[in-house]
Amino acid sequence: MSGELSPIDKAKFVAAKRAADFVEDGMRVGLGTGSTAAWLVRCLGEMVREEGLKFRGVPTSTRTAELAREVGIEVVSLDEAKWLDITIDGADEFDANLNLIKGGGGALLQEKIVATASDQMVVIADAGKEVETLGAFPLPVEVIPFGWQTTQALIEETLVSMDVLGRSATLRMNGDAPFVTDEGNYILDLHLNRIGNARQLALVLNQMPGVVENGLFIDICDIVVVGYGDGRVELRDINEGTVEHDRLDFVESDNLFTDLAD
Ligand SMILES: O=C(CO)[C@H](O)[C@H](O)COP(=O)(O)O
Repeated sequence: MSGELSPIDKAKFVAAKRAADFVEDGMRVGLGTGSTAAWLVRCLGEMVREEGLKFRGVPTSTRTAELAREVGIEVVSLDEAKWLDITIDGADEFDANLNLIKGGGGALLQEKIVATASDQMVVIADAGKEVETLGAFPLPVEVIPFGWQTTQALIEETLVSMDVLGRSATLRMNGDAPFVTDEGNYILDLHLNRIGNARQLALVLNQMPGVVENGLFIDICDIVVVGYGDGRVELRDINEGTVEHDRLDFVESDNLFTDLAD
């Protein structure tokens, strides 16, 4: 990486760095996917190498597994770990109830399985991810490739009776071919603009035969660590509201940050 980090990357970095402090010796930790989660994995790798932190990580994607191994984290499968103390992951949107849209990186299925198998889910996000109402970010829905166009039509038809503003579903592409998830499925991105009743939508989507899982995380997240470009971090707790304001002096003091920024 060269040059200065953008304010958004700094915000992601400080959120990740603060959240890394949640990890303690002996824990089983779900490791999220995406650029913010990648900062977390790097921070945890540094703690393993320099402070002797010992924990086992369960990655939510092949990308995260590769990075985790690269930085020295012991990687195990969810079935080996069985249950996790904590999962730390990014999000595409979060609201005041800490409900989320996830799946921008295409890993929503593993992310939801791993987060649900954890005592605690901590989300790390730059402040731009906070929304009053979920839905400006297209909602990812993982679908079985067999008959995906029929599933797409069924979803679009069903959206007519839902409390949403937009109603189109587009197939996520990777160049000229459909994007394929780690589990061999496709992603439909639902352009809803505003989701009036996220809980209901999540239930309705998951009842459709071709749908594997949707990117709405309802009542799963316990804490959001919000990062700002100037180094500030805030902790929002589902029960207690904002419980911490802090500022990380990352530019001068953080080796990881300066190493990566050089
Ligand atoms: O849900 C995700 C991947 O499936 C990511 O956590 C989400 O897309 C946020 O990504 P980033 O940290 O790169 O902004």
